[in-house]
Amino acid sequence: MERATDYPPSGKSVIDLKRLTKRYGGHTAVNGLNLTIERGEIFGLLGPNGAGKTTTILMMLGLTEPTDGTARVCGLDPARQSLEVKRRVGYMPDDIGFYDDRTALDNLMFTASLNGLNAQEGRRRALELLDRVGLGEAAGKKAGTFSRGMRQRLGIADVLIKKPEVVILDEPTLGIDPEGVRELLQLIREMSRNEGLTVLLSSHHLHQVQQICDRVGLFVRGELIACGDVASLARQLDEDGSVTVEIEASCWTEALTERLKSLDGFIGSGSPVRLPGHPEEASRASFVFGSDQTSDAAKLVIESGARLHAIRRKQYGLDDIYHRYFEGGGSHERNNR
Ligand SMILES: Nc1ncnc2c1ncn2[C@@H]1O[C@H](COP(=O)(O)OP(=O)(O)OP(=O)(O)O)[C@@H](O)[C@H]1O
Repeated sequence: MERATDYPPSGKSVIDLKRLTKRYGGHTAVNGLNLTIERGEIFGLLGPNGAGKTTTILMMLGLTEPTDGTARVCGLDPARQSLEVKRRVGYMPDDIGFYDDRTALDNLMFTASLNGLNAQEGRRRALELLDRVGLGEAAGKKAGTFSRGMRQRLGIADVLIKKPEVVILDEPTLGIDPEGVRELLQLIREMSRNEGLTVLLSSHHLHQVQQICDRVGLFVRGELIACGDVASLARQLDEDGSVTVEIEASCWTEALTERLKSLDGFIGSGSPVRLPGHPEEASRASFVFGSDQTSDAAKLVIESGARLHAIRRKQYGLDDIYHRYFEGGGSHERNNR
């Protein structure tokens, strides 16, 4: 799977959040968030519903005031300079609205006029952007007839009209089919790379956004519990030094499972699961050890008379990260995975 790693780190932060906190009455929606995003970076703010992503975005835009801490966006304080921030930041909310009875071109020209472009310049830029987002042919069609995917493309053109430095997209892929998601994300990436745009996008789809994000932050219950590229998140999972060995074998016996459990440093295991359609009725099971026991485990399997089909030291992937941090609610339970 393609993942972006080539954003030019400038060492210049465009978004800088320090101990940013938002409380609604007794409920803390965002709790002491520290986050720096560099110019040109594509950052994915990931978390389940209600994690506090939208609240964080609203504070960055000056649309709601922090209870505590500070936000700096393009060097500005959104709480006090919200107009200036809005001039430099394009924001696409998750429920983006258009004038449905007006054409795509009219909608964009209207946004252009709100941003101070004259009619001629607005029309030129709107047509150029419609082409860029793949809606050139649909410029004269009413926005109300657009599919969800087309509306999101129109939304991206809409936020780019004012040539922002930063683009914030709240759940841009919501309700779009997989092919549409792929195209939309590719478009966001191209826009960022071609124009040096800084992009922050929120999502609860780790799989989707990792395709284009330089870094992701995992946000759970108002707190950033992990941050980095996918490889470094996986390393954070591995930080206790344990190693998961995955074994596929036929003629698996209870005695073999017990012998594997008696290897040095055994921490936990899952029960063998039959692999559907395997010609030799093989099963797969994972064993977690305090150090790498792959070769000793292979030896044991062969000695036991089972037929070994595959054995590997498991690399953590997105599913593991997602499961650990999201479904496990940040739990660090290791057994029975
Ligand atoms: N105006 C408000 N008044 C009271 N509570 C609020 C308000 N806005 C948000 N919350 C609460 O703050 C928490 C974070 O909400 P937020 O919308 O920021 O989460 P989110 O991660 O964006 O989730 P979603 O993907 O569902 O939008 C939730 O528990 C929500 O109910």
